[in-house]
Amino acid sequence: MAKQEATVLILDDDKDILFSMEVFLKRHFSKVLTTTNPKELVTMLNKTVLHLVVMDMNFRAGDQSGKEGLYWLKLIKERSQETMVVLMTAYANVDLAVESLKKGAFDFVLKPWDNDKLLATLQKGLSMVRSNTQQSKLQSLSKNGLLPQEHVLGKSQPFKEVLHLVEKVADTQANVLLLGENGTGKYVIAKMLHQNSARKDNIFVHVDLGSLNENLFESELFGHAKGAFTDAKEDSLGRFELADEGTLFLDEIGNLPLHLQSKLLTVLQTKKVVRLGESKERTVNVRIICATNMDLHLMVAEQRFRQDLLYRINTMEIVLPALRERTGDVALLAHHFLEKNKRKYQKGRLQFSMEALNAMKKYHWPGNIRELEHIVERAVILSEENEIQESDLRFGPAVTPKETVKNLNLEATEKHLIQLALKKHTGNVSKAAKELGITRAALYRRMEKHNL
Ligand SMILES: Nc1ncnc2c1ncn2[C@@H]1O[C@H](COP(=O)(O)OP(=O)(O)OP(=O)(O)O)[C@@H](O)[C@H]1O
Repeated sequence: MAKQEATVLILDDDKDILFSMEVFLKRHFSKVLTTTNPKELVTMLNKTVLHLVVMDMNFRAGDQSGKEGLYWLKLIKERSQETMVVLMTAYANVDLAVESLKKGAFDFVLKPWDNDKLLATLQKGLSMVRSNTQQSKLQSLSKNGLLPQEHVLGKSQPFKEVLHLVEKVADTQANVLLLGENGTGKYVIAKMLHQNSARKDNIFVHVDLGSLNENLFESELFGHAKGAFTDAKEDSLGRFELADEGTLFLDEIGNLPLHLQSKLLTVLQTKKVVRLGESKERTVNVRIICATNMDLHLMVAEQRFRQDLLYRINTMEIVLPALRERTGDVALLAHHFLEKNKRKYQKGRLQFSMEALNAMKKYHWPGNIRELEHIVERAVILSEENEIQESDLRFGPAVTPKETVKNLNLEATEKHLIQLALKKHTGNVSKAAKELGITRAALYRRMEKHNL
């Protein structure tokens, strides 16, 4: 039978017991550690991820109260909630068993132990470790709000070239860098790469580095131990561990501060992460896809982005064309969003007028496909006839950066400034947000508020 990937620690003051249990467990688990000294627990827990601990309840000669075992059990659970502890005692006593279970022991075995029973208990413990990890992953995912699978549409030549590259690189381990303006479909293509890879049945984790508070970057990516900082109430796995065996999509990678760029580089090189507030390494097997609308090569030249990191993440670069460079796809995409919204708003017979379609083909789409999606949705809501007219399409106003503010109403001024910033940066939300001195998320909220 293949060994199970797990680290088991046996803790007993009797060396003979350690020896015979070690020989037996080594046949079933990938790593078995032993010690007679419970004080070594602290160092071991700091250095290694212990999945299972099999531990005696009494260490001092003559003391059969089990108190010491309970003390060390408490210490293990405080430092490593994920570890399953199985206690052993020759003085089976129901009260003690119940107490240790209440204090967090996974189970209890009697000495002399029966090998089959011990193995069955440890295997149950290990599946508990795994299902707890899975549970944390699911909780993180629901917090993260993963989007459902998207339809990827496009027949134009520039988009066909993208699809060709996706097909070539999807089922490889190559790290991919997706470049393109906001709303060009970088997320959609990242998902497509994952779904066409051997990792497709495993997890796809999206981290938007653009919307993360700088103080949270590290704990979000690499996880933290309980007490690592004021709000760290319990151990938490980071996005790297969450994405183990799957794909990690690092969106807006250009926003990663320099000191974390080096940490990320180390993780990519060693394939090991260390949670904040801990010193033990955890091995991860993750495929990385990054995306940005920034010019990373320019950032390297300006020493704002590490060249070695760029070379790690851009084994393959795919540039997503702006919508104005693939006008051949505008009608296709517009019809797709029309169908979707007709169902949503129960406007079954709605169609585009010829003028509306032509206007959409001519427009320069600074916000790309996302803007098209919003404009069509708004038109569906606004239209009163069975045809969407050009006037139902609320394109961004043709403002120029030189325009002066004539209206001093605060709301109107805010809207106007946002329009100016977006126009100046041809719809690039990150740059506009930077110029306005607010975060990208804050800008999106305001754009929503002003229907932009
Ligand atoms: N090829 C496509 N076919 C259909 N819909 C698409 C396509 N590409 C993108 N979209 C839609 O356009 C919107 C924007 O796409 P996406 O979020 O992938 O862009 P992005 O480049 O990651 O944006 P940002 O840089 O702002 O995060 C999404 O609602 C997505 O569903």
